[in-house]
Amino acid sequence: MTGTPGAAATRDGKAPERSPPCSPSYDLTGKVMLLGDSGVGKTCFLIQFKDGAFLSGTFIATVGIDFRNKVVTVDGVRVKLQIWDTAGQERFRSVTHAYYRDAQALLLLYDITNKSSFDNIRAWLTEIHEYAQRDVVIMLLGNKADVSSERVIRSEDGEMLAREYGVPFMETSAKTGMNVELAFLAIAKELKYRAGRQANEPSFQIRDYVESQKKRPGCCSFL
Ligand SMILES: Nc1nc2c(ncn2[C@@H]2O[C@H](COP(=O)(O)OP(=O)(O)OP(=O)(O)O)[C@@H](O)[C@H]2O)c(=O)[nH]1
Repeated sequence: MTGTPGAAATRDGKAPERSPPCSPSYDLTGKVMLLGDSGVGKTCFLIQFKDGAFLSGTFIATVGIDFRNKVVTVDGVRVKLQIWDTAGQERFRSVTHAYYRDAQALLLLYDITNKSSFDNIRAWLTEIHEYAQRDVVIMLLGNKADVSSERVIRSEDGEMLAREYGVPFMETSAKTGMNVELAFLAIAKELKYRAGRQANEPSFQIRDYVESQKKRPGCCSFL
């Protein structure tokens, strides 16, 4: 038998149609890390974004680090987000430090019903400045905004802290989905803007974008 493998003609003598070469299903990639104390809701936040589901019930702390990919489209550009869910427990801290270096964005969560998780945000920011890239995008998120009856951190306190550090801020709920997708879309938009900044492209301000788009607890059907 002669011929080139894969080059056989069909029964009508025409050459078979070739599959188009594999093209990636995205235009840009970005590495995002979820950070914050144990129990603030990082894993639930990621699952809500990835699968649109909320895992309630027994809390199983993350061991080490894990990641999921999700492609989002912003302004016609497909951005593949590689999202790393880190363990909040102190004993895993040295493991997660190694992953900061090439992260482009960090979502830093506290729990609005847990004061120490908010008080620890300054320590997290110190750690971030030590281990992450200088131009890393940071967003502060006050999670569990659905549990208003147990709230101990006011929204204004989160806003003030975020302003002090010059980072965007919003309250979120991994349970209802409030502002979860927005957090990732804002990051994707910022990464897209940074990657393809053209001379005539209007500038993108992530803080303004978040302020204009975010839902506030109690304002809508999320809660
Ligand atoms: N009501 C409410 N509960 C939440 C929310 N997010 C997470 N939880 C609950 O909080 C607990 C901890 O959530 P996780 O997502 O596992 O927390 P984590 O930050 O990943 O914790 P570590 O893996 O130890 O770092 C679980 O019992 C969740 O069901 C939320 O937005 N609202």
